[in-house]
Amino acid sequence: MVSYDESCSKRQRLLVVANRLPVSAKRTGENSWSLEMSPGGLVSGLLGVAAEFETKWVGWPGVDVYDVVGKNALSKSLADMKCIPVFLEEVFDQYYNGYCNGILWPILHHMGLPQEDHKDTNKTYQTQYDAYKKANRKFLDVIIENYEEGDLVWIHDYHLLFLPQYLKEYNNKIKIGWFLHSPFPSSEVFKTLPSRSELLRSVLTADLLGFHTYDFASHFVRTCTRILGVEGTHEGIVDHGKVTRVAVFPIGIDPNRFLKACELPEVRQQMTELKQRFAGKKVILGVDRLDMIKGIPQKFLGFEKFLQENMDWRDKVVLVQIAVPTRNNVPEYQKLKSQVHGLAGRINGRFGSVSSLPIHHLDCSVDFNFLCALYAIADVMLVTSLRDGMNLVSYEFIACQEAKKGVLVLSEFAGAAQSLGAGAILVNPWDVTEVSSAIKEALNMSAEERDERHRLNFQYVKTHSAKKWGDDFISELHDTFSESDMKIKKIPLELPQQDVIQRYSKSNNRLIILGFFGTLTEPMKNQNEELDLKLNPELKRTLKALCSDPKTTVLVLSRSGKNILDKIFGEYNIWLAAENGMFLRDTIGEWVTNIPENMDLDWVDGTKNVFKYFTARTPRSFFEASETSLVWNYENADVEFGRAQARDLLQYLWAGPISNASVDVVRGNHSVEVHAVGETKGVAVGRILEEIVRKKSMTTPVDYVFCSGYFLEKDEDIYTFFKPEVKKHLSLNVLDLEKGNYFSVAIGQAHTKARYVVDSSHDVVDLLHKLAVADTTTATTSDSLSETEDYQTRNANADWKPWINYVKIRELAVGDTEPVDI
Ligand SMILES: O=P(O)(O)OC[C@H]1O[C@H](O[C@H]2O[C@H](CO)[C@@H](O)[C@H](O)[C@H]2O)[C@H](O)[C@@H](O)[C@@H]1O
Ligand SMILES: O=c1ccn([C@@H]2O[C@H](COP(=O)(O)OP(=O)(O)O)[C@@H](O)[C@H]2O)c(=O)[nH]1
Repeated sequence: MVSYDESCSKRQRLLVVANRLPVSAKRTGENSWSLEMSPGGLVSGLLGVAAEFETKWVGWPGVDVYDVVGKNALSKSLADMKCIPVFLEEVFDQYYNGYCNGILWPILHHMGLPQEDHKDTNKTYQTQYDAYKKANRKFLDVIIENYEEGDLVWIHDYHLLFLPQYLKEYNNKIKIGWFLHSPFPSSEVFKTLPSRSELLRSVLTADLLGFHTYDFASHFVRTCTRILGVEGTHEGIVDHGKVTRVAVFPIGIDPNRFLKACELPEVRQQMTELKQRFAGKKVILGVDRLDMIKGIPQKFLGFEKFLQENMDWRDKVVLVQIAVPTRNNVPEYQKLKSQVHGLAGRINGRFGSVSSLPIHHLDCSVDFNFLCALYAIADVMLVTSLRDGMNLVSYEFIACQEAKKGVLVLSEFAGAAQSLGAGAILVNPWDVTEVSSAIKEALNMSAEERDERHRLNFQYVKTHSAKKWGDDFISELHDTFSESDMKIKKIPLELPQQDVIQRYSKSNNRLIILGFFGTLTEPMKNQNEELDLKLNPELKRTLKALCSDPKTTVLVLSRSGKNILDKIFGEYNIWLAAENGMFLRDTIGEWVTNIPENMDLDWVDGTKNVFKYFTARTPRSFFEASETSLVWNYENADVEFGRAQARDLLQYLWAGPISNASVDVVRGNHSVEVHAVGETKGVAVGRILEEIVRKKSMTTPVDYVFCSGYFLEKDEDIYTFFKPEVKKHLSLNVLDLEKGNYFSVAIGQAHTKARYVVDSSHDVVDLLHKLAVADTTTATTSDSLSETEDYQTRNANADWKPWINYVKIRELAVGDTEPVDI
């Protein structure tokens, strides 16, 4: 393996990984192969990627090879082209023809999932999915063999959705970019895919994700937010603090390659021949892989209508359609071929004559020079894709039209419509009449208008080259990686479970502070009423054990009201702080009230009505009401609808019940809370602590604190309260956490003041189990005994006041609220 320093002095290495290598192999002997360029826009685009990288290609060589002699010989030939083959062997059919092009491709292009073939039990969704994963692993193996530290890995397309995850599992430091050449569908369509979540999660492990257009990128982000529940931001996707950058990089071509080709004598000769061949006729050109997405039948129908309605054009126009064979072993493609042949035959039969046929349909690929000649002599280029990632054929046509300035008729559903829309005539390919009219408009367009349209498009094609696309992507990948490096450092640490448990065992006076909602509650499925809130059943015995341990005090500090906490924790020997500390009790005592006299609660009824109104209109949302606060929660509702409703709800509140009230409004991730201006958890906890110490007549300071919850941002001051370096306004020295026995643990928060983060409440529940059974015999007591004496002496004359007397009422100006994010 080459060291990083060594590799820095060289050109940046780039591993381009795509299903298809830029060259496809044909066997010419036992150990000899011929190589020719692979068809398709992905290859064309990548050929133009900057030469400043030391690029190696990893991909399938276009053939199945099983014998070692053949594999070695091919690998050698490919090495000269900087290509490294991935031999897919037995998985190829179910991977490529099956999962990639029979399942993913139609989904990505809004064509829906095909029915499973129930007769063929050897080829099911599952078998194809398994083959897909195996194929991705084969790519992984080849990359591992060739990876050098510092390499950038740029993965391409829907064939390799698992590769980012596999690679990161192998080495989390590998810099990975992934680019999708096809469109990304609406979330409603993607949702139908059985393995949708796994696939999305894998792609999100990459550092940078690229799409051709803003539409595709936003479909992707939306799909992730809806299916995975992650957060979509202007940067991309944020999940547990990990940011996966999502950005738009429209691909281009290498325009000079086409400009130069058009000057070649061979191409000029071909142009002359073609002009003679079609003398007296306008040429409409179509160049597409014979793929359903390209809308060839729709193109033929539009052309048929044009001929039908424009008799005078019938023998003056010809449609030359190059239908490049593709994915021949996928049943849908076979059907398409006969459909297209049928249509071409019908139209030629209707409008042709002995000497002329309106459609010249070729089922073959053509060589590059001939393709350029065709592009150059065409009067109109007709692209009717039903959906297309970009469609580079449109770009190539423009590059070859410097002399002729022909017209591009372009489907509005091709990515290229976003970039060439100004110069092209855009059509909806499903609308046969519109296609027919566009053909007419293009054929009749004045020279001036053609000139102007061509100028606009040519300018774009020249400046937005494949080189620029590649450079932009790679430079963003560099930036993304260093940014995400910095961000990862800010992410809270993983909870060191063993340390938490060991320190717990060794301490003598522990305090466990827990949030309630989302921390101790049973994960909810169908929550409509606050009354439905239940304690996670897995916690019952654990909590009993913890609460009955004389060395442990458990406090639940919640926004919930007294009734709920009473109902749920009545049977435990536990401390409860309701409404963020407005009320406190231990379960054997009475509630101590802390609502200041003259507190303005006039807003409560009106707010309740607004919450009721929105709850009724937002399926699966609910609200909790207590004496001083109300929370509307939409975490079980459709996320986007919930967010939109939350915005409206806030407008209603500000315009009505809270317009003149002294309240704090807090917008949580999936909730809106309105509560009387009071204290945050961090402020309340000091007083609660003193009250606990007093009531329990503690003789030793609290020497261990574990604090965890799903707290609102404003309440996160509870996490910092216990930090030894934070000055506390306590009248007593009730804490002794100098030895680092303090664990603040946020649940699933990307950005938090807590020192540690866990993924979900399950982790907290799990840890509490472990604390409950922790072996306390290992605790050393001699030190703490002497500390206890000190503590008692220090506090002998302390002025003990009940917690209720410590409450200060925070004064807020009328209408003063927490900043809300809308
Ligand atoms: O490799 P194949 O199965 O033979 O298919 C050829 C390529 O088709 C798709 O191309 C896409 O990429 C183009 C460049 O970004 C874009 O202009 C076009 O709209 C897309 O359809 C496919 O995404 C590639 O992986 C294939 O290699
Ligand atoms: O006989 C042919 C005709 C065209 N092409 C190339 O195939 C690519 C098609 O790319 P596009 O983005 O239009 O669509 P895709 O086929 O990738 O979906 C273009 O670069 C064409 O030059 C080809 O390789 N052989």
